Amino acid sequence: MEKMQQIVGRARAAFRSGRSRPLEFRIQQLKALERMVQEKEKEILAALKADLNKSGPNAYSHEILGVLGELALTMEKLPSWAAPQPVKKNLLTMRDEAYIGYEPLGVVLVIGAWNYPFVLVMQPLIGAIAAGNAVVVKPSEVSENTARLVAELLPQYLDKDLYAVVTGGVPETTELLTQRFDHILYTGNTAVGKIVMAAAAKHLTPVTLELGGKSPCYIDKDCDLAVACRRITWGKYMNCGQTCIAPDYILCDPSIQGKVVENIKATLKEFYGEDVKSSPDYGKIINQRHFRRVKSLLEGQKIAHGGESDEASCFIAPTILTDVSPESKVMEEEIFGPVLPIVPVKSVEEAIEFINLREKPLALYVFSNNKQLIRRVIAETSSGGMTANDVIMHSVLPDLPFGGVGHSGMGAYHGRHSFETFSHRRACLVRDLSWEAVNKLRYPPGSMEMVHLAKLFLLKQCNRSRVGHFISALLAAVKAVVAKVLYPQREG
Ligand SMILES: NC(=O)c1ccc[n+]([C@@H]2O[C@H](COP(=O)([O-])OP(=O)(O)OC[C@H]3O[C@@H](n4cnc5c(N)ncnc54)[C@H](O)[C@@H]3O)[C@@H](O)[C@H]2O)c1
Ligand SMILES: CC(C)=CCC/C(C)=C/CC/C(C)=C/C=O
Repeated sequence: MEKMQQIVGRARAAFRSGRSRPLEFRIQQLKALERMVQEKEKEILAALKADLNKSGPNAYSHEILGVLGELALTMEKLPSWAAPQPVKKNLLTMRDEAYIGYEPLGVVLVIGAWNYPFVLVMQPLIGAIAAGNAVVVKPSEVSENTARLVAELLPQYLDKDLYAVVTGGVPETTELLTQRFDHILYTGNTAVGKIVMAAAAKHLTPVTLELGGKSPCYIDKDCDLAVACRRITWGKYMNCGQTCIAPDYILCDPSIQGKVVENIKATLKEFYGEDVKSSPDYGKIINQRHFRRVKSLLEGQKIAHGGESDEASCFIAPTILTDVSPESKVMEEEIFGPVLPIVPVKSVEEAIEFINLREKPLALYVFSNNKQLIRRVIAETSSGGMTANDVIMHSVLPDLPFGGVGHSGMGAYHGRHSFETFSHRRACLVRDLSWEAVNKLRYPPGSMEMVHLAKLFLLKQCNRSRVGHFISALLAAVKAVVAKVLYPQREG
Protein backbone atom coordinates (compact mmCIF):
# COMPACT_ATOMS: atom_id res chain seq x y z
CA MET A 1 0.00 0.00 0.00
CA GLU A 2 1.06 3.49 -0.84
CA LYS A 3 2.68 5.33 2.03
CA MET A 4 0.20 7.17 4.26
CA GLN A 5 2.26 10.33 3.95
CA GLN A 6 1.76 10.30 0.17
CA ILE A 7 -1.98 9.66 0.40
CA VAL A 8 -2.55 12.44 2.90
CA GLY A 9 -0.10 14.71 1.05
CA ARG A 10 -2.03 14.23 -2.19
CA ALA A 11 -5.33 14.97 -0.46
CA ARG A 12 -3.80 18.12 1.04
CA ALA A 13 -2.42 19.29 -2.30
CA ALA A 14 -5.83 18.69 -3.89
CA PHE A 15 -7.49 20.63 -1.08
CA ARG A 16 -5.03 23.51 -1.55
CA SER A 17 -5.90 23.63 -5.25
CA GLY A 18 -9.25 25.02 -4.06
CA ARG A 19 -11.38 22.76 -6.22
CA SER A 20 -13.32 21.22 -3.33
CA ARG A 21 -14.68 24.63 -2.30
CA PRO A 22 -17.30 25.72 -4.87
CA LEU A 23 -20.78 24.57 -3.88
CA GLU A 24 -21.44 23.25 -7.40
CA PHE A 25 -18.42 20.94 -7.09
CA ARG A 26 -19.51 19.65 -3.68
CA ILE A 27 -23.03 18.95 -4.94
CA GLN A 28 -21.66 17.26 -8.04
CA GLN A 29 -19.55 14.94 -5.85
CA LEU A 30 -22.55 14.20 -3.62
CA LYS A 31 -24.62 13.40 -6.74
CA ALA A 32 -21.86 11.01 -7.84
CA LEU A 33 -22.05 9.31 -4.44
CA GLU A 34 -25.80 8.96 -4.82
CA ARG A 35 -25.28 7.40 -8.25
CA MET A 36 -22.71 5.05 -6.73
CA VAL A 37 -25.16 3.83 -4.06
CA GLN A 38 -27.94 3.39 -6.62
CA GLU A 39 -25.80 1.64 -9.23
CA LYS A 40 -23.88 -0.57 -6.78
CA GLU A 41 -26.75 -1.41 -4.44
CA LYS A 42 -26.45 -5.15 -5.09
CA GLU A 43 -22.70 -5.19 -4.36
CA ILE A 44 -23.21 -3.19 -1.14
CA LEU A 45 -25.97 -5.53 0.06
CA ALA A 46 -23.79 -8.55 -0.77
CA ALA A 47 -20.86 -7.17 1.24
CA LEU A 48 -23.10 -6.49 4.25
CA LYS A 49 -24.50 -10.01 3.97
CA ALA A 50 -21.00 -11.49 3.85
CA ASP A 51 -19.72 -9.46 6.81
CA LEU A 52 -22.68 -9.49 9.18
CA ASN A 53 -25.25 -11.78 7.57
CA LYS A 54 -27.52 -8.73 7.17
CA SER A 55 -30.64 -9.57 5.18
CA GLY A 56 -31.44 -7.44 2.11
CA PRO A 57 -34.33 -5.55 3.78
CA ASN A 58 -32.33 -4.95 6.98
CA ALA A 59 -29.19 -3.85 5.17
CA TYR A 60 -31.24 -1.57 2.94
CA SER A 61 -33.23 0.07 5.74
CA HIS A 62 -30.42 0.24 8.31
CA GLU A 63 -27.57 1.35 6.06
CA ILE A 64 -28.47 2.30 2.48
CA LEU A 65 -31.59 4.29 3.33
CA GLY A 66 -29.67 6.34 5.90
CA VAL A 67 -27.04 7.19 3.29
CA LEU A 68 -29.55 8.09 0.56
CA GLY A 69 -31.56 10.16 3.05
CA GLU A 70 -28.47 12.05 4.21
CA LEU A 71 -27.44 12.68 0.59
CA ALA A 72 -30.86 13.99 -0.45
CA LEU A 73 -31.11 16.28 2.59
CA THR A 74 -27.56 17.59 2.19
CA MET A 75 -27.89 18.33 -1.53
CA GLU A 76 -31.16 20.16 -0.94
CA LYS A 77 -30.03 22.17 2.07
CA LEU A 78 -26.36 22.79 1.36
CA PRO A 79 -26.84 26.23 -0.24
CA SER A 80 -28.68 27.49 2.84
CA TRP A 81 -26.30 25.81 5.32
CA ALA A 82 -23.26 27.25 3.58
CA ALA A 83 -24.67 30.76 3.24
CA PRO A 84 -23.05 33.42 5.43
CA GLN A 85 -25.10 33.82 8.61
CA PRO A 86 -25.60 37.49 9.52
CA VAL A 87 -25.32 38.22 13.24
CA LYS A 88 -26.71 40.99 15.45
CA LYS A 89 -24.62 44.13 15.51
CA ASN A 90 -23.95 46.83 18.10
CA LEU A 91 -23.92 50.58 17.57
CA LEU A 92 -20.20 50.57 16.81
CA THR A 93 -20.60 48.11 13.95
CA MET A 94 -24.07 48.85 12.69
CA ARG A 95 -22.85 50.10 9.32
CA ASP A 96 -20.67 47.02 8.79
CA GLU A 97 -21.22 43.54 7.48
CA ALA A 98 -21.01 41.05 10.35
CA TYR A 99 -21.56 37.38 9.71
CA ILE A 100 -20.45 33.81 10.38
CA GLY A 101 -18.78 32.38 7.30
CA TYR A 102 -18.48 28.61 6.92
CA GLU A 103 -15.12 27.47 5.62
CA PRO A 104 -13.78 23.95 5.12
CA LEU A 105 -11.27 22.70 7.68
CA GLY A 106 -8.88 21.01 5.23
CA VAL A 107 -8.14 17.28 5.25
CA VAL A 108 -10.53 15.21 7.35
CA LEU A 109 -9.97 11.62 8.52
CA VAL A 110 -13.04 9.39 8.95
CA ILE A 111 -12.47 6.11 10.81
CA GLY A 112 -15.41 3.70 10.77
CA ALA A 113 -16.53 0.74 12.89
CA TRP A 114 -17.54 -2.74 11.74
CA ASN A 115 -21.14 -3.02 12.97
CA TYR A 116 -22.76 -0.67 10.42
CA PRO A 117 -19.71 -0.60 8.17
CA PHE A 118 -21.26 1.27 5.24
CA VAL A 119 -23.42 3.97 6.84
CA LEU A 120 -20.83 4.78 9.52
CA VAL A 121 -18.24 5.87 6.95
CA MET A 122 -20.62 7.25 4.33
CA GLN A 123 -22.59 9.66 6.52
CA PRO A 124 -19.49 11.43 7.88
CA LEU A 125 -18.02 11.44 4.36
CA ILE A 126 -21.15 13.19 3.06
CA GLY A 127 -20.85 15.89 5.75
CA ALA A 128 -17.14 16.37 5.12
CA ILE A 129 -17.59 16.71 1.35
CA ALA A 130 -20.54 19.06 1.85
CA ALA A 131 -18.36 21.30 4.00
CA GLY A 132 -15.73 21.45 1.20
CA ASN A 133 -12.98 19.28 2.70
CA ALA A 134 -10.64 16.65 1.35
CA VAL A 135 -11.29 13.33 3.09
CA VAL A 136 -9.39 10.16 3.93
CA VAL A 137 -11.74 7.30 4.77
CA LYS A 138 -10.58 4.31 6.86
CA PRO A 139 -13.31 1.66 7.01
CA SER A 140 -13.13 -1.05 9.66
CA GLU A 141 -11.00 -4.03 8.64
CA VAL A 142 -13.23 -6.25 10.76
CA SER A 143 -16.01 -5.95 8.14
CA GLU A 144 -13.52 -6.75 5.42
CA ASN A 145 -15.94 -7.17 2.50
CA THR A 146 -17.53 -3.78 3.00
CA ALA A 147 -14.10 -2.19 3.55
CA ARG A 148 -12.80 -3.65 0.28
CA LEU A 149 -15.91 -2.53 -1.60
CA VAL A 150 -15.72 1.04 -0.26
CA ALA A 151 -12.05 1.19 -1.32
CA GLU A 152 -12.95 -0.09 -4.77
CA LEU A 153 -16.03 2.07 -5.38
CA LEU A 154 -15.19 5.53 -4.06
CA PRO A 155 -12.36 6.20 -6.56
CA GLN A 156 -14.67 5.17 -9.41
CA TYR A 157 -17.15 7.92 -8.57
CA LEU A 158 -15.32 10.66 -6.69
CA ASP A 159 -12.31 12.91 -7.28
CA LYS A 160 -9.49 10.45 -6.55
CA ASP A 161 -7.04 12.89 -5.04
CA LEU A 162 -9.47 14.72 -2.80
CA TYR A 163 -11.17 11.63 -1.43
CA ALA A 164 -8.96 8.67 -0.60
CA VAL A 165 -9.65 5.32 1.07
CA VAL A 166 -7.11 3.57 3.28
CA THR A 167 -7.78 -0.05 4.24
CA GLY A 168 -6.11 -2.08 6.96
CA GLY A 169 -6.12 -2.65 10.67
CA VAL A 170 -4.21 -1.46 13.69
CA PRO A 171 -0.75 -1.01 12.06
CA GLU A 172 -2.17 0.95 9.11
CA THR A 173 -4.42 3.08 11.32
CA THR A 174 -1.55 3.72 13.72
CA GLU A 175 0.60 4.95 10.84
CA LEU A 176 -2.25 6.99 9.41
CA LEU A 177 -2.74 8.68 12.77
CA THR A 178 0.84 9.99 12.75
CA GLN A 179 -0.18 12.24 9.84
CA ARG A 180 -1.54 15.70 10.34
CA PHE A 181 -5.28 16.08 9.76
CA ASP A 182 -7.54 19.07 10.27
CA HIS A 183 -10.30 17.01 11.86
CA ILE A 184 -10.76 13.35 12.79
CA LEU A 185 -14.13 11.65 13.17
CA TYR A 186 -13.67 8.27 14.82
CA THR A 187 -16.40 5.71 15.45
CA GLY A 188 -15.62 2.75 17.68
CA ASN A 189 -14.83 1.73 21.22
CA THR A 190 -13.79 4.08 24.01
CA ALA A 191 -10.30 2.59 24.54
CA VAL A 192 -9.31 3.22 20.91
CA GLY A 193 -11.05 6.60 21.12
CA LYS A 194 -8.40 7.61 23.67
CA ILE A 195 -5.62 6.44 21.32
CA VAL A 196 -7.11 8.49 18.48
CA MET A 197 -7.46 11.56 20.67
CA ALA A 198 -3.87 11.26 21.93
CA ALA A 199 -2.56 10.98 18.35
CA ALA A 200 -4.70 13.95 17.28
CA ALA A 201 -3.41 16.05 20.20
CA LYS A 202 0.13 15.89 18.78
CA HIS A 203 -1.08 18.01 15.85
CA LEU A 204 -3.74 19.95 17.80
CA THR A 205 -6.32 18.27 15.58
CA PRO A 206 -9.91 18.50 16.80
CA VAL A 207 -11.79 15.23 17.11
CA THR A 208 -15.33 13.96 16.99
CA LEU A 209 -15.48 10.69 18.92
CA GLU A 210 -18.52 8.50 18.32
CA LEU A 211 -18.08 5.93 21.07
CA GLY A 212 -20.27 3.46 22.93
CA GLY A 213 -21.38 2.65 26.44
CA LYS A 214 -24.21 1.01 28.31
CA SER A 215 -27.47 2.64 27.24
CA PRO A 216 -30.12 2.15 29.96
CA CYS A 217 -33.80 1.57 29.39
CA TYR A 218 -36.22 2.33 32.24
CA ILE A 219 -39.73 0.86 32.03
CA ASP A 220 -42.30 2.49 34.29
CA LYS A 221 -45.16 0.42 35.73
CA ASP A 222 -47.59 2.86 34.12
CA CYS A 223 -46.92 1.76 30.58
CA ASP A 224 -48.34 -0.38 27.78
CA LEU A 225 -45.89 -3.25 28.20
CA ALA A 226 -46.79 -5.04 24.97
CA VAL A 227 -45.94 -1.97 22.88
CA ALA A 228 -42.88 -1.04 24.97
CA CYS A 229 -41.43 -4.55 24.78
CA ARG A 230 -42.04 -4.82 21.02
CA ARG A 231 -40.07 -1.61 20.45
CA ILE A 232 -37.32 -2.65 22.86
CA THR A 233 -37.01 -6.08 21.22
CA TRP A 234 -36.62 -4.43 17.82
CA GLY A 235 -33.81 -2.12 18.95
CA LYS A 236 -32.03 -4.64 21.18
CA TYR A 237 -31.81 -7.60 18.83
CA MET A 238 -31.39 -5.86 15.44
CA ASN A 239 -27.99 -6.67 13.97
CA CYS A 240 -27.71 -9.34 16.68
CA GLY A 241 -27.46 -6.72 19.41
CA GLN A 242 -24.46 -5.03 17.80
CA THR A 243 -25.85 -1.49 17.63
CA CYS A 244 -24.16 1.35 19.47
CA ILE A 245 -27.47 2.79 20.69
CA ALA A 246 -29.20 -0.51 21.44
CA PRO A 247 -30.82 -0.57 24.89
CA ASP A 248 -28.05 -2.31 26.85
CA TYR A 249 -30.09 -3.23 29.94
CA ILE A 250 -33.56 -2.76 31.44
CA LEU A 251 -34.38 -1.16 34.77
CA CYS A 252 -37.89 -1.86 36.06
CA ASP A 253 -39.91 -2.60 39.16
CA PRO A 254 -39.59 -6.25 40.28
CA SER A 255 -43.39 -6.57 40.01
CA ILE A 256 -43.33 -6.18 36.21
CA GLN A 257 -40.12 -8.11 35.47
CA GLY A 258 -42.02 -11.35 34.65
CA LYS A 259 -44.41 -9.54 32.30
CA VAL A 260 -41.51 -7.82 30.55
CA VAL A 261 -39.88 -11.22 29.93
CA GLU A 262 -43.14 -12.69 28.62
CA ASN A 263 -43.77 -9.77 26.26
CA ILE A 264 -40.22 -9.84 24.88
CA LYS A 265 -40.43 -13.60 24.37
CA ALA A 266 -43.71 -13.22 22.49
CA THR A 267 -42.23 -10.48 20.30
CA LEU A 268 -39.13 -12.56 19.55
CA LYS A 269 -41.40 -15.29 18.23
CA GLU A 270 -43.33 -12.72 16.18
CA PHE A 271 -40.10 -11.26 14.69
CA TYR A 272 -37.86 -14.29 14.20
CA GLY A 273 -40.21 -17.31 14.30
CA GLU A 274 -39.71 -20.54 16.26
CA ASP A 275 -36.17 -21.08 14.94
CA VAL A 276 -34.25 -17.83 15.33
CA LYS A 277 -31.13 -19.38 13.83
CA SER A 278 -32.81 -19.73 10.48
CA SER A 279 -34.39 -16.27 10.51
CA PRO A 280 -32.99 -14.01 7.76
CA ASP A 281 -33.60 -10.99 10.00
CA TYR A 282 -31.39 -11.92 12.94
CA GLY A 283 -27.80 -11.45 11.72
CA LYS A 284 -24.78 -12.92 13.48
CA ILE A 285 -22.01 -12.06 15.93
CA ILE A 286 -19.21 -10.51 13.90
CA ASN A 287 -16.45 -12.99 14.82
CA GLN A 288 -15.37 -15.63 17.32
CA ARG A 289 -13.53 -13.19 19.55
CA HIS A 290 -16.75 -11.26 20.11
CA PHE A 291 -18.72 -14.54 20.29
CA ARG A 292 -16.58 -15.69 23.23
CA ARG A 293 -16.71 -12.29 24.90
CA VAL A 294 -20.53 -12.12 24.76
CA LYS A 295 -20.89 -15.77 25.81
CA SER A 296 -18.73 -15.18 28.86
CA LEU A 297 -21.19 -12.52 30.05
CA LEU A 298 -23.79 -15.26 30.65
CA GLU A 299 -21.71 -17.06 33.28
CA GLY A 300 -23.48 -17.29 36.63
CA GLN A 301 -26.59 -15.47 35.35
CA LYS A 302 -30.27 -16.45 35.62
CA ILE A 303 -31.26 -17.04 31.98
CA ALA A 304 -34.99 -16.40 31.60
CA HIS A 305 -34.91 -16.95 27.85
CA GLY A 306 -32.38 -17.96 25.18
CA GLY A 307 -28.76 -18.70 26.02
CA GLU A 308 -28.25 -21.21 23.17
CA SER A 309 -25.21 -20.68 21.00
CA ASP A 310 -23.10 -22.13 18.21
CA GLU A 311 -19.50 -20.99 17.95
CA ALA A 312 -18.96 -22.26 14.40
CA SER A 313 -21.67 -19.96 13.00
CA CYS A 314 -21.16 -17.19 15.61
CA PHE A 315 -24.76 -17.61 16.74
CA ILE A 316 -26.03 -16.55 20.15
CA ALA A 317 -29.80 -16.74 20.63
CA PRO A 318 -31.73 -13.68 21.81
CA THR A 319 -31.21 -13.92 25.55
CA ILE A 320 -32.92 -12.34 28.57
CA LEU A 321 -31.32 -12.34 32.02
CA THR A 322 -33.41 -11.61 35.13
CA ASP A 323 -32.62 -10.34 38.65
CA VAL A 324 -29.21 -9.24 37.47
CA SER A 325 -26.88 -7.86 40.12
CA PRO A 326 -25.45 -4.40 39.35
CA GLU A 327 -22.04 -5.81 40.36
CA SER A 328 -22.01 -8.61 37.77
CA LYS A 329 -19.67 -8.63 34.75
CA VAL A 330 -22.57 -8.19 32.31
CA MET A 331 -23.26 -4.84 34.00
CA GLU A 332 -19.65 -3.65 33.80
CA GLU A 333 -18.98 -3.48 30.07
CA GLU A 334 -21.08 -2.61 27.02
CA ILE A 335 -22.72 -5.89 25.96
CA PHE A 336 -22.80 -5.33 22.19
CA GLY A 337 -24.59 -8.62 21.63
CA PRO A 338 -28.07 -10.17 21.93
CA VAL A 339 -28.13 -10.36 25.73
CA LEU A 340 -30.62 -8.26 27.69
CA PRO A 341 -30.17 -8.06 31.48
CA ILE A 342 -33.03 -6.86 33.66
CA VAL A 343 -31.95 -5.09 36.84
CA PRO A 344 -34.86 -4.62 39.25
CA VAL A 345 -35.24 -1.15 40.80
CA LYS A 346 -37.99 -0.07 43.19
CA SER A 347 -38.67 3.41 41.87
CA VAL A 348 -37.82 5.99 39.25
CA GLU A 349 -35.56 7.68 41.85
CA GLU A 350 -33.56 4.47 42.18
CA ALA A 351 -33.36 4.15 38.37
CA ILE A 352 -32.09 7.73 38.06
CA GLU A 353 -29.50 7.16 40.78
CA PHE A 354 -28.40 3.91 39.12
CA ILE A 355 -27.89 5.72 35.81
CA ASN A 356 -26.10 8.67 37.35
CA LEU A 357 -23.64 6.50 39.27
CA ARG A 358 -22.29 5.21 35.93
CA GLU A 359 -20.55 6.76 32.92
CA LYS A 360 -22.77 8.92 30.73
CA PRO A 361 -24.33 6.63 28.10
CA LEU A 362 -24.67 7.18 24.36
CA ALA A 363 -28.45 6.77 24.55
CA LEU A 364 -31.11 6.58 27.22
CA TYR A 365 -34.63 5.23 26.98
CA VAL A 366 -37.68 5.63 29.18
CA PHE A 367 -41.10 4.09 28.68
CA SER A 368 -44.10 5.55 30.52
CA ASN A 369 -47.58 6.97 30.02
CA ASN A 370 -46.61 9.63 32.53
CA LYS A 371 -45.19 12.67 30.71
CA GLN A 372 -44.04 14.21 34.00
CA LEU A 373 -42.00 11.12 34.83
CA ILE A 374 -40.42 11.25 31.37
CA ARG A 375 -39.54 14.94 31.85
CA ARG A 376 -38.03 14.12 35.23
CA VAL A 377 -35.82 11.35 33.83
CA ILE A 378 -34.65 13.73 31.08
CA ALA A 379 -33.98 16.55 33.55
CA GLU A 380 -32.12 14.45 36.12
CA THR A 381 -29.85 12.36 33.85
CA SER A 382 -27.41 12.94 30.98
CA SER A 383 -26.74 10.95 27.80
CA GLY A 384 -25.63 11.54 24.21
CA GLY A 385 -29.22 11.30 23.00
CA MET A 386 -32.52 9.87 24.20
CA THR A 387 -35.87 8.63 23.03
CA ALA A 388 -38.94 8.30 25.21
CA ASN A 389 -41.41 5.49 24.50
CA ASP A 390 -39.23 4.04 21.76
CA VAL A 391 -35.60 3.14 21.08
CA ILE A 392 -33.05 4.07 18.36
CA MET A 393 -35.40 6.54 16.67
CA HIS A 394 -33.66 9.78 17.78
CA SER A 395 -30.73 8.70 15.58
CA VAL A 396 -32.93 8.66 12.50
CA LEU A 397 -34.00 12.30 12.71
CA PRO A 398 -31.25 14.29 10.96
CA ASP A 399 -32.10 17.58 12.65
CA LEU A 400 -31.05 16.01 15.95
CA PRO A 401 -27.28 15.96 16.55
CA PHE A 402 -26.00 12.39 16.83
CA GLY A 403 -23.18 11.92 19.32
CA GLY A 404 -22.13 11.06 22.82
CA VAL A 405 -21.20 12.91 25.99
CA GLY A 406 -18.48 12.13 28.52
CA HIS A 407 -17.30 8.54 28.03
CA SER A 408 -19.75 7.96 25.17
CA GLY A 409 -18.02 10.54 23.01
CA MET A 410 -17.72 14.16 22.00
CA GLY A 411 -19.05 16.20 19.11
CA ALA A 412 -21.91 15.17 16.87
CA TYR A 413 -22.98 14.78 13.26
CA HIS A 414 -25.96 14.05 10.94
CA GLY A 415 -27.58 16.57 8.64
CA ARG A 416 -26.67 20.17 9.32
CA HIS A 417 -24.70 19.07 12.38
CA SER A 418 -22.30 17.18 10.08
CA PHE A 419 -21.83 20.25 7.94
CA GLU A 420 -21.03 22.31 11.04
CA THR A 421 -18.74 19.65 12.51
CA PHE A 422 -16.61 19.70 9.38
CA SER A 423 -16.65 23.49 8.94
CA HIS A 424 -14.86 26.30 10.69
CA ARG A 425 -17.32 28.99 11.78
CA ARG A 426 -15.32 32.05 10.88
CA ALA A 427 -16.13 35.36 12.51
CA CYS A 428 -16.24 37.94 9.71
CA LEU A 429 -16.54 41.71 10.13
CA VAL A 430 -16.26 43.81 6.98
CA ARG A 431 -15.93 47.55 7.58
CA ASP A 432 -15.07 50.52 5.40
CA LEU A 433 -12.59 53.30 5.99
CA SER A 434 -15.05 56.15 6.56
CA TRP A 435 -16.62 57.49 9.78
CA GLU A 436 -13.25 57.79 11.46
CA ALA A 437 -14.66 60.37 13.88
CA VAL A 438 -16.71 57.67 15.64
CA ASN A 439 -13.67 55.40 15.82
CA LYS A 440 -11.76 58.10 17.70
CA LEU A 441 -13.66 56.89 20.77
CA ARG A 442 -11.30 53.96 21.13
CA TYR A 443 -8.03 55.68 20.30
CA PRO A 444 -5.64 57.02 22.97
CA PRO A 445 -5.40 59.18 24.95
CA GLY A 446 -8.28 57.64 26.89
CA SER A 447 -10.82 59.39 29.11
CA MET A 448 -13.70 58.21 31.27
CA GLU A 449 -16.09 60.20 29.11
CA MET A 450 -15.03 58.06 26.20
CA VAL A 451 -15.45 54.91 28.30
CA HIS A 452 -19.05 55.90 29.13
CA LEU A 453 -19.76 56.43 25.47
CA ALA A 454 -18.03 53.23 24.46
CA LYS A 455 -20.24 51.43 27.00
CA LEU A 456 -23.30 52.82 25.26
CA PHE A 457 -22.00 51.76 21.86
CA LEU A 458 -20.85 48.30 22.87
CA LEU A 459 -23.54 47.19 25.26
CA LYS A 460 -26.54 48.18 23.16
CA GLN A 461 -27.50 45.59 20.56
CA CYS A 462 -28.57 47.27 17.39
CA ASN A 463 -31.19 46.46 14.80
CA ARG A 464 -33.05 48.57 12.28
CA SER A 465 -35.89 49.45 14.67
CA ARG A 466 -33.39 51.11 16.96
CA VAL A 467 -32.52 53.93 14.60
CA GLY A 468 -33.55 56.43 17.30
CA HIS A 469 -30.97 54.98 19.67
CA PHE A 470 -28.39 55.13 16.96
CA ILE A 471 -29.01 58.76 16.16
CA SER A 472 -28.82 59.86 19.79
CA ALA A 473 -25.67 57.81 20.36
CA LEU A 474 -24.20 59.28 17.22
CA LEU A 475 -24.89 62.78 18.44
CA ALA A 476 -23.29 61.92 21.76
CA ALA A 477 -20.28 60.53 19.96
CA VAL A 478 -19.90 63.62 17.86
CA LYS A 479 -20.15 65.72 21.03
CA ALA A 480 -17.52 63.57 22.70
CA VAL A 481 -15.17 63.76 19.78
CA VAL A 482 -15.57 67.50 19.60
CA ALA A 483 -14.90 67.72 23.35
CA LYS A 484 -11.84 65.53 22.93
CA VAL A 485 -10.50 67.71 20.15
CA LEU A 486 -11.20 70.98 22.02
CA TYR A 487 -10.07 69.83 25.51
CA PRO A 488 -7.57 67.04 24.88
CA GLN A 489 -6.10 67.18 28.45
CA ARG A 490 -9.38 66.92 30.40
CA GLU A 491 -9.92 63.67 32.44
CA GLY A 492 -13.30 61.82 32.05
N1 LIG B 1 -21.31 6.23 18.55
C1 LIG B 1 -21.45 5.57 17.42
O1 LIG B 1 -21.95 6.07 16.43
C2 LIG B 1 -20.98 4.15 17.31
C3 LIG B 1 -21.31 3.42 16.18
C4 LIG B 1 -20.84 2.13 16.08
C5 LIG B 1 -20.10 1.56 17.09
N2 LIG B 1 -19.83 2.31 18.19
C6 LIG B 1 -19.09 1.71 19.30
O2 LIG B 1 -17.95 1.08 18.81
C7 LIG B 1 -17.67 -0.10 19.54
C8 LIG B 1 -17.57 -1.26 18.59
O3 LIG B 1 -16.67 -0.97 17.60
P1 LIG B 1 -15.16 -1.47 17.63
O4 LIG B 1 -14.32 -0.51 18.38
O5 LIG B 1 -15.18 -2.90 18.06
O6 LIG B 1 -14.89 -1.32 16.10
P2 LIG B 1 -13.61 -1.64 15.25
O7 LIG B 1 -12.88 -2.82 15.80
O8 LIG B 1 -14.09 -1.68 13.85
O9 LIG B 1 -12.68 -0.38 15.51
C9 LIG B 1 -13.06 0.90 15.07
C10 LIG B 1 -11.97 1.48 14.20
O10 LIG B 1 -10.81 1.70 15.00
C11 LIG B 1 -9.66 1.16 14.36
N3 LIG B 1 -8.74 0.69 15.39
C12 LIG B 1 -8.88 -0.42 16.14
N4 LIG B 1 -7.84 -0.53 17.01
C13 LIG B 1 -7.06 0.55 16.80
C14 LIG B 1 -5.83 1.03 17.40
N5 LIG B 1 -5.22 0.36 18.36
N6 LIG B 1 -5.33 2.18 16.93
C15 LIG B 1 -5.93 2.87 15.95
N7 LIG B 1 -7.09 2.46 15.36
C16 LIG B 1 -7.64 1.32 15.77
C17 LIG B 1 -10.19 0.03 13.50
O11 LIG B 1 -9.32 -0.21 12.42
C18 LIG B 1 -11.55 0.55 13.06
O12 LIG B 1 -11.48 1.30 11.87
C19 LIG B 1 -18.80 -0.22 20.52
O13 LIG B 1 -18.38 0.32 21.74
C20 LIG B 1 -19.89 0.62 19.93
O14 LIG B 1 -20.81 1.11 20.86
C21 LIG B 1 -20.23 3.57 18.32
C1 LIG C 1 -35.78 3.39 11.45
C2 LIG C 1 -34.98 2.47 10.65
C3 LIG C 1 -35.62 1.87 9.48
C4 LIG C 1 -33.68 2.17 10.88
C5 LIG C 1 -32.85 2.46 12.03
C6 LIG C 1 -31.46 2.69 11.55
C7 LIG C 1 -30.43 2.35 12.55
C8 LIG C 1 -30.26 0.95 12.97
C9 LIG C 1 -29.64 3.34 13.00
C10 LIG C 1 -28.50 3.11 13.88
C11 LIG C 1 -27.23 3.39 13.13
C12 LIG C 1 -26.14 3.57 14.07
C13 LIG C 1 -25.73 4.93 14.46
C14 LIG C 1 -25.56 2.48 14.56
C15 LIG C 1 -24.54 2.47 15.54
O1 LIG C 1 -24.04 1.42 15.89
